Amino acid sequence: MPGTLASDYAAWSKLQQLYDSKKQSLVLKDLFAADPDRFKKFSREYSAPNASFLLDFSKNLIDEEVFAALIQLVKEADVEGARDAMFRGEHINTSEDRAVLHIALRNVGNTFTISEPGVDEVQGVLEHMRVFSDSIRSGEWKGYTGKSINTIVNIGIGGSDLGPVMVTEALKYYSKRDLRAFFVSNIDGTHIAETLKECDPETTLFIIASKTFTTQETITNAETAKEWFLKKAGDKAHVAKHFVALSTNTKAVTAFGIAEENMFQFWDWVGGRYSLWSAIGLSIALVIGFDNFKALLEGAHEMDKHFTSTPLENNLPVIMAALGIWYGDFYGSQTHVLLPYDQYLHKFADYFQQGDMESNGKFVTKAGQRVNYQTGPIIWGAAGTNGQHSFYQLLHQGTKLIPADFLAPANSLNDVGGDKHHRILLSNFFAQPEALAFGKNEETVKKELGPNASEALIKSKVFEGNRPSNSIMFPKMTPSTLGALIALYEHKIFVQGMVWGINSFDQMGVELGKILAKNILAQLNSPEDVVGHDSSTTGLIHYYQKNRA
Ligand SMILES: O=P(O)(O)OC[C@H]1O[C@H](O)[C@@H](O)[C@@H](O)[C@@H]1O
Repeated sequence: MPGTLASDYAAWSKLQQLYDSKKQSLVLKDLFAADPDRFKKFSREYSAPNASFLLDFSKNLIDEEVFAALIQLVKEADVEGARDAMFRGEHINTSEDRAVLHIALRNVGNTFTISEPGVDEVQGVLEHMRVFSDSIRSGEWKGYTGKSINTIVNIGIGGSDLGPVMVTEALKYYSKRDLRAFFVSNIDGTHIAETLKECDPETTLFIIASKTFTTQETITNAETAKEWFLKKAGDKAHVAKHFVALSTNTKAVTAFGIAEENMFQFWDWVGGRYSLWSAIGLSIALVIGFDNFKALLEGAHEMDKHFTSTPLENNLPVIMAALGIWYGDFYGSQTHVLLPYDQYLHKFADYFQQGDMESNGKFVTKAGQRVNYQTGPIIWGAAGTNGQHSFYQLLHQGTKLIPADFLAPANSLNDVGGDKHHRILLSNFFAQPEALAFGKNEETVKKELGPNASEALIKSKVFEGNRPSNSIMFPKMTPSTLGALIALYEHKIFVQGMVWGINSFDQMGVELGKILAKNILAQLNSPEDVVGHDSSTTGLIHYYQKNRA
């Protein structure tokens, strides 16, 4: 509710009181020993027609009373009211006066009734994407010399890059192998230069992905790509065969030289970090085929139905959000780590860095009050088991409490040596949360090391345990399962944002740096132009000016 700080809710005070009184007794080892039904109580199976998974949240520092208070907090914050408002198309993004309707992009069978301009155009754009992706994939679409397209280059950044990158990696198994896909995002000329070295202008399609079509990185990279293309192709008329745009800004797209019929439209109610379901997903449809893209949307839609119709205590995004609040706001943890034991999900954490941190990295409420509690966590992570050989040391024995989500498929899509690899992978997936939760006490270490071990050595081998995690397991990675998992996290972010009272759907924090960079760009030519900065910034720019070739 605008005007309400999360800390004003009665359930918040109750949680503080529970934390203070129970902190010492919320010990996983004891909680499991005391209750043989703990797993049953604190796990839920999600089962939709096209995707299923298990969420085990029993290894969290909660008991039934804490869990009930967490759910009560979500209730008191009227997250359900906010959720229904979002699904109706109300302008819940108040600072930008916009609806938040990524759910309308995957509203299969029109389950939700939404009246917002543009929503009735969704099907038409999907059909455009289907026809176009089919014609590229079949080889029917020809480049300017009559050859088919065998390379696509998505040029976009932030939400116009991370979703397509993550999903095309996650669903690589389903990809068309003879269509190579590159993603260029960075303004660093190296990114486009190295990509162009891999491309043949006769067989390459450039997809310029930008909601606003004003983003400096994307437009600069797109212009560079166009120049490179025209150097070879000559005639500007050939651009139509090799450049398409994904955007809300028709005027800027046509000014760039891309014809309207080669533009895939979306709408201002699609947030950048929620846009992979929109035309921004064109590269996904090209790589995995439109039917698979549709299955991705369907998987997400089923999760939308779950989110809108399941009681809070069984509502998976709500449960995950509430647990995150417990750690961030009461235990004081600063970060949350995503650990998929699935190589295909190696970009999952990168994707949700934007998804979560750009949504909930905010210190004022919708009503403009400064919060007196923690909001969005720092999201990070890596695919298992690689992380185990790098940062897990800190997870197990460091001084910080880092709640973790472990994710894994029961079956690998790749049969390598029978299921030898997968069994080893999964044994690690099962072992790590167990080690984090239960650790290894001094007594056990002593027994292992024998009577001559030094005190220091013994201490160094102790694992305190009691480090919380969720485990998510699904049968195998499919487009609809991935859709459900992404939507699960999207709604988790929503629930947290609503409890904290912030606007999860604007991104004012990205603006200041952009403005300063524009100003500095105009001053880079000579030292005399460098005015209006602190001595550090001035010194850095002067160093650059002295040292540039
Ligand atoms: O698609 P665009 O308009 O190029 O924006 C790309 C990115 O720009 C900014 O960093 C933010 O607004 C992001 O949310 C957005 O994803």
